[in-house]
Amino acid sequence: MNQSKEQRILNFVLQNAVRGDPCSVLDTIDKYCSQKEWAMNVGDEKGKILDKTVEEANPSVALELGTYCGYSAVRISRLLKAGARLLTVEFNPEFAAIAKQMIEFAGVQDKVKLLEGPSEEIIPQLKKKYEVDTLDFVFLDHWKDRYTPDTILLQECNLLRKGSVLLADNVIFPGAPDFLNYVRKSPHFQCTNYPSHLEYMQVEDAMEKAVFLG
Ligand SMILES: Oc1cc(-c2ccc(F)cc2)cc2cncnc12
Ligand SMILES: [Mg+2]
Repeated sequence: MNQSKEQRILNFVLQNAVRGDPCSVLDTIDKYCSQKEWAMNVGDEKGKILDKTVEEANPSVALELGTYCGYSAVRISRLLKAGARLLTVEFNPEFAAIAKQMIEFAGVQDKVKLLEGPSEEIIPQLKKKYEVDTLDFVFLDHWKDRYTPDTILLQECNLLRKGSVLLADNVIFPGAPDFLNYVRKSPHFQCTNYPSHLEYMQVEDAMEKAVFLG
């Protein structure tokens, strides 16, 4: 059976990266996806914006929506303090299986919990089933039409606290206009835009940070 692109990316990492070294896994994925096959990892340019936002938030509990191959789960979890954890949600079972192996190879599996299923089902389970009180950091990188409903759902489930940081990928390309409208018009969020480029391409993109004000 033909291998998937995601399997080819994982194989390239298993053969070329250093086991237990998250930076080497990130660099190897970026090398493959910039030289051989484009893939929707956040990439190194937007990844540096993600790094700075995570370091500033210094989260104890972080949530990622949209795991894909695990690139940003590795990127985020490598920066987490001892005892902190990342919950990452992926609805595509093939992607989840790849990401699980990627996370384990990078050696960050003790910091990351991979949850398979639709975000709208998992978010309401976070408090009781996954023992979350509130989220310190949320990375939105799944389907753009889910950004707004999931942001509303996070609030309805009392998962945000004053100062919770949301960071959204792709607000320019493919674009999340309704999300930008929602958070920028809401009195409950303080927004900042970070212009950048689509991963591995010379196409304009941006990330949006939205800090919950309570
Ligand atoms: O970063 C991303 C990029 C693209 C994408 C797709 C097609 C295209 F032509 C350009 C960009 C899709 C995404 C879906 N989910 C999360 N992140 C994504
Ligand atoms: Mg993205």
